[in-house]
Amino acid sequence: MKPNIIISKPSCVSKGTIQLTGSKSECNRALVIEALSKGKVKVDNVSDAADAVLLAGILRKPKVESSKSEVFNGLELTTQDLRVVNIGPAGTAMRFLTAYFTLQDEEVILTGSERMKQRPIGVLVDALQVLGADISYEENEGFPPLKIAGNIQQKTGRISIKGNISSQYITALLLIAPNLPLGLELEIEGDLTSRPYVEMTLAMLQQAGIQHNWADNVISIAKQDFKETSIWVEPDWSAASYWYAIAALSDEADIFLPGLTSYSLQGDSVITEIMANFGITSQFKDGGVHLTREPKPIVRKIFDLKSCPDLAQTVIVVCAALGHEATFTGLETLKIKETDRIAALQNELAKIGVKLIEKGQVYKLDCSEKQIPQRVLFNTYEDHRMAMAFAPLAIIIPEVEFEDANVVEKSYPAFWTDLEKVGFVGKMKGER
Ligand SMILES: O=C(O)C1=C[C@@H](OP(=O)(O)O)[C@@H](O)[C@H](O)C1
Ligand SMILES: C=C(OP(=O)(O)O)C(=O)O
Repeated sequence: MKPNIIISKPSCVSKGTIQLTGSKSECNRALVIEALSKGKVKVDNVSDAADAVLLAGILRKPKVESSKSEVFNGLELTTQDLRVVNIGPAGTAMRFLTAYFTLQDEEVILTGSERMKQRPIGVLVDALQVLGADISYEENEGFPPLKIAGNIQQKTGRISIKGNISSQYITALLLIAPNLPLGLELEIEGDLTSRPYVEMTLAMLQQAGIQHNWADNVISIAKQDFKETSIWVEPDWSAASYWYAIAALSDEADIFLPGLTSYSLQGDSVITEIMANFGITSQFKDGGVHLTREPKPIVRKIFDLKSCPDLAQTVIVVCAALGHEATFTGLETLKIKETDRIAALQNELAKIGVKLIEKGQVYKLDCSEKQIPQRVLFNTYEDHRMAMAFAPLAIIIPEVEFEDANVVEKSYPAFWTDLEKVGFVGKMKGER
């Protein structure tokens, strides 16, 4: 029951107002903070992103007994009251909950989708075990599902963790730090990937009254209390990136995204700077951002996306569509996201004759054989961003079909209906 969608765009002018849902990243952090603060901190503007809705359901009703239907993929419950929490494809939530459950007064099995069972979590589990947590692997060493005993007996306040696999491990530890009896001194070894997400975590903890110190590669948070406050979740800048891509591929654009500010906590707001290279102006006024396009030659040839990995598909597809043979760095983490995003990009870009060539840690687009078909089916690999990053191509390809329309729900459920607001036409194709 995964219907496809076919979209087209009869006009190359894109004008309209799009109210984006709340940031998945901010919302997931706010929900964990709300739970750890025992309700002192409240969340305003909870995101519609399916990952955030799922996390809210788990954290806001923590003590529901497990039922047979929650048993996932043949996992047998060993005791009657062992709760099985299935987080589906939500990577951020999986990592945050792994740390969160070490503090709770219950033993759980934390599992997820088939893909989740291939997304590494060993670096975080090792760090939590050094802190004193009792966590074991139910299937494969280093991967979910996990059995987490709760009631951590903290043995040390100082640990170190690799920074180059996923920043989500670091955020998971920082979020529980104020509740750890000995607090936390976290040393980040080597390079830190996705750094703005760590900064977002610290800024949101600060909004909740939690002080930190970040000196060189050590972040310290003492045991401390949350304050009574509410946290406002901003609209999602990663979702905004698809509107920038639409503007960049349109002949004329005038798109208003209410609620977005130039001083966002989200690193993906850097899309304003990236897309300035493609002639998109971002004007912050009327309580949001107005995007307009002026054609201009694209000069920038190298894009480093290490701080904003979720923008990679958007930017690479725009370059491919415009035949701009750019080079990309900082894509190392893309292979362990919702799908192997490098392989998925290579497969789908091949459908318009574009190659994404891997040379060590550098990726280069070859558009020499680019061709625009009359119609194309893009596969989506259970990855919301594959669907949303390729959708703007309907401006230059007469008919574009996407596998599994509902894939966008993970972060942006209204995506297809929002497209209609700027003149796309969408048609669901019968259930398969
Ligand atoms: O902390 C977060 O909210 C996120 C961090 C990033 O992951 P990595 O740190 O694994 O790159 C990003 O890709 C993900 O969508 C959300
Ligand atoms: C990588 C992503 O999400 P997660 O890691 O939370 O599954 C994403 O939204 O692009």
